[in-house]
Amino acid sequence: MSNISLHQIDNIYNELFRKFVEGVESVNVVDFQHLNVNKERKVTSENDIWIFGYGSLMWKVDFPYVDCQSGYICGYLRRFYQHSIDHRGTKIKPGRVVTLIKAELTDRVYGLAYRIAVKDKENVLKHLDYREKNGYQRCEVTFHKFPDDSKESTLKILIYIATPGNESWAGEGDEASVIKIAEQIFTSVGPSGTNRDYFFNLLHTMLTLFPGIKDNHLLEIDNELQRLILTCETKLLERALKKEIALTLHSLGNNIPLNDDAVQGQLYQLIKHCSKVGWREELLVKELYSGKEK
Ligand SMILES: N[C@@H](CCC(=O)N[C@@H](CS)C(=O)NCC(=O)O)C(=O)O
Repeated sequence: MSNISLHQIDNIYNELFRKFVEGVESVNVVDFQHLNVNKERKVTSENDIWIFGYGSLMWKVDFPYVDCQSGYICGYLRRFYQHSIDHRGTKIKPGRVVTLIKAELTDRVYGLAYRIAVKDKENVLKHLDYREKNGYQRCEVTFHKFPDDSKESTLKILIYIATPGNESWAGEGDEASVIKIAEQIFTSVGPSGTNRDYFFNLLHTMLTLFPGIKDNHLLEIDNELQRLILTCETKLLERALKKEIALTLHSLGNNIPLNDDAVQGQLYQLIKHCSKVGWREELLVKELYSGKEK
């Protein structure tokens, strides 16, 4: 191994990498003010359909709609009981997204209902069937408007639910624990972005659109996820990066001077890694499960 000392690895880390670890990574919280929730209705047809969003469909609205209403459905609870292998994780390292579980009729899931114009119906359903392809099934439920439910109007509405028994179901035993869910969110990234972006967008949307509604499942996961981020992340990333620095230098052989182009080139590649989406998650998952503290 090159005559590189731990002291020199510390110096390289402090000079080149500490700023990435201690820099505050902005969570891409979506501004959904443009959704025009509960605003005036546009011209519609009796053949329009309604679709209910209770997860990413509340803040990632990549389909046309002519009306958006806040409200709830009864008899379900929202849970992070679905692995995501195509959006917030991969087949090798799945993330966590929400689905619904059957509950008491008095239980409610709050979310947004979108009215889809009949002319867009086929394309929107085709798009959402693909987006929700990993384990979700389309079904129909009754939607209640809120808070303007004074008119007591209800709607028949379509919804995508991933039910127990699908290949990506994660609602049994230890996998259903808040700690396991938070750890998986803390260490996952997929084609649609980091799992923490998904979680914080959902939490932000619920706190903003339904400020008086308490979702204990979301709040418990938020507490554990914030604990991991605030008390573990820096230590885990520092340890992981120092290992990467040592491995990078080791791969270049003995006694190579630090100012050698090969060393500088390899360290530059590691710096570039710290600029891509999900760099934290890739290092965290190695360290979190390397038998060290959590
Ligand atoms: N059916 C849920 C959507 C559940 C969900 O979040 N589905 C994932 C698929 S794994 C999704 O659409 N993710 C998009 C993303 O993560 O950007 C809803 O009504 O919002």
